Parts: sequence; structure tokens; C-alpha cells
Amino acid sequence: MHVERQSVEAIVTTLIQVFSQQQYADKVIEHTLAEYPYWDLKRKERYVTGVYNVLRFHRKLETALGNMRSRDAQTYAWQLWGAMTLLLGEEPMPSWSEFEGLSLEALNSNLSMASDAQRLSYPDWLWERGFNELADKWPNVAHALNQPAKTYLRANTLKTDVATLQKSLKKLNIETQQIADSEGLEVTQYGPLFKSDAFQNGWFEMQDAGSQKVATLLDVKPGQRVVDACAGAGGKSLHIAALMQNKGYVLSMDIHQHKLDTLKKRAKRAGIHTLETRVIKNSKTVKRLKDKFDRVLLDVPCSGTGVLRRNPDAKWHLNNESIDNLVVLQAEILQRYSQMCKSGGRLVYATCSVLPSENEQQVKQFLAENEHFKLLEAHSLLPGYTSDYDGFYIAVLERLPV
Ligand SMILES: C[S@@+](CC[C@H](N)C(=O)[O-])C[C@H]1O[C@@H](n2cnc3c(N)ncnc32)[C@H](O)[C@@H]1O
Repeated sequence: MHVERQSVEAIVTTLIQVFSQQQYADKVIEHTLAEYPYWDLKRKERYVTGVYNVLRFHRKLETALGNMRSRDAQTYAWQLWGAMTLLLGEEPMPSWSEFEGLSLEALNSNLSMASDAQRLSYPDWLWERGFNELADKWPNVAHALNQPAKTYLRANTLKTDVATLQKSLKKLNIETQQIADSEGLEVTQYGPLFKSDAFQNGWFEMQDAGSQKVATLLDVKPGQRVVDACAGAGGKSLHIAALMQNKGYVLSMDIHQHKLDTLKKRAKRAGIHTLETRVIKNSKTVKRLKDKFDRVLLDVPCSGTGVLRRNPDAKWHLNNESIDNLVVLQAEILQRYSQMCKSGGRLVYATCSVLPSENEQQVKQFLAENEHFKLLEAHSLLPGYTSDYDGFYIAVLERLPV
């Protein structure tokens, strides 16, 4: 296999932007791909995988480089890619001058003295927090979160069914496999998904298979009134509207208007006409909706530790304090927004975190302070244990009838 210099240069430039200029990887990647519209799918995939592999294993690579590490940001970015290529051994190592002096023996020798956190490439604070919260499950979870993310789709049952979608994608050489008892599909052979007629016509959305369980557990029925109070760009709102067969009312709220704008476009493409969006301007927006909904979804802002496969650079942007602040915000959202639930209604609290402080402990504290709610079921989708997909926590609560 030939390694194209232009692709590696693009990876190096991206890494410099992420590390030295603190930019988010997904944004820089999107921007870079737009600069090279003539790249074929394979080349795009190699570029994206290269960036994510370095981000995922940054600490390991830094440790492996030891005192070979350059102080110059540009040279260091080349070294990171070189070290990753040597250690993974999946691609041939080009004999370019930027890699002079790098050897697999030297990298492995430095790694032989590394700590577990260094070898599995986590910051010390997160390694410790993982152990404190998940005890001896943590190393397996940490390892599972280092695997590359797979691609999953959800067939939009308002417009098609799984078999018809599969057939239509197959014509473009995109192979998929249905996930048992669901509208979910794993993409087993990638292709031009977003250029397909199926996508343009709203036949599917890209959504992790774990994430698809959230709306399912909300157990919505056609004709109900449902609020998705932290809707973001609407992954779960769209699923909810489809499960309700476009009958009833879905209110999608968020504090960011631009996310709701994206949601509206997606809803239009999906053929949804029962959904309204509303930005949360202040506490009154939610207060006015007291006791108004049969179903309330609180897919709260969280550490995102369950989705590190998809956003590996989050490890380097988070810290203990930011997670502690999120825990406070989650408790506040749960307490205030739960009031939108009618008596006899159902509330789902969900995170894409693997940390019990954001999950089980939040629900336990809420139930202790709110006797009119009871827990019906809770699912901890823990990569490496109970989930092959992203990590999620989903608690289903009922507001007791009065
Ligand atoms: C986990 S994301 C939601 C993802 C979305 N439900 C989906 O399926 O695509 C959490 C969302 O909560 C929003 N958020 C943050 N603080 C909030 C608040 N106080 N009230 C409502 N939403 C909030 C964020 O803007 C973000 O979009």
C-alpha cells in the first residue's frame, strides 16, 4: 500500500490545529475534507482514521517518543503520526526525513516503563476517576472505548422499511446488517451514504445503535404529547416522531437555537410534521409547561465518556472540574424539567457517559427527593461489558398517578 504524502500532510496540519490551537477535531476534519473535494472515499477514510488514531492514542505515543520528542509543534505532529504508524504496523512506514531517528525498538523500550494510564492513553485524572467510579470494571471499559467506532443507521419507518433501505444502499455497494428487533443497521461496507438518494429522501439517519435504545424505552404511542428537552440537533426527537407514526405532538427544546435549526431541516427531510422546536431562554420556558406531557426525555449534557470512540479528543478537553459542574447541571435539569411530566406519565433520563456519578447516582438522589416518581427500569450500556455500541445510561421513571 502506497502512503500519499498529501494525506499525511493534511493529518499533520489537523493535529497542529487540535493540539496547539485547541480546536475541536470534528470541526477541523469537516473543514479539511471540504478543502479536498476530489479525494476518493478510501483517501478520506485514511485521513480521518489517521487523525482519530493519533488523538485516541496521543498519550501513549507521547510516552513512546520519550526524549525523542521534538519541542517544535510541526515536527512533533509528524513524529506522532510516525510513532502511531510504527506501533500499529498496519501501513508501511515511508522513509521521509521527518521520521529520521524513529525506531520501533526505541518506542517499545519507552513503553515498557509506562503506567497503565499511559499505555491505554488516558489522562491520569480520568484514569483515577474511572477506577474510583467503576472499580475493577474500568480497565476493560477504557480499553473498549479505544476501539474505532462503527457506523450505524436507523431506518426512518415513516418513509421506508429496513429491507427496502438495505436494497437501495446495496445498489451503491453499501453493505448493511440489520440489528435484531430494531430499525437499526450496521454498515459493514462503507460507501457514499450521504450522496445516496436514500439519504436525500430521508430514508435513514446516522445514529449509534445504543443511542437508538433511548427513544424505544420512552415507549411513546401515536397521539401522545412528548417533550425532548435537551434535543440538540434532534437524533432522538426524529426517532420519537417516527415511533409515534407522525401522530401526536413532539416538542424539541434546547438552549441553542442553531442546533434546533439543524433539527428542523432534518425533520423536514424525514417527512415529520408533528414536531415543533422551542429554544429555552430562561426558567419560565420550562415552568409554563408544568404537567403538560405524557412523555419527557431528558438526554442531558454529559461528559461524553461513553462516546470516546467517536470523539477521542474529548479525553484531552475534559477535566474533573468540568465533569463535577456537569453533575450539578444534570441534577438541576432533572429536578426542574421533570415537572413537565403529567401524573401517570413516563420520564427517561439518559446520558452518553459511563460514570455512575452522572448516571445511577443522579437517579438515586432524584428518587430520594421526589417520592411521586418511581424507577421502572435502568440500563447501563457499558462498552466492554454490556454493550458493543457506544456507552449509554438510560433510566425509565414513572410519575405516579395521583
Ligand atoms: C447529549 S446532548 C443531546 C443530544 C440529542 N438529544 C441527540 O439525540 O442528538 C445534550 C444537549 O443538551 C443541551 N443543553 C445544555 N444545557 C441545557 C439546558 N440547561 N437545558 C436544555 N438543554 C441543554 C445541549 O445544547 C445539548 O444539545
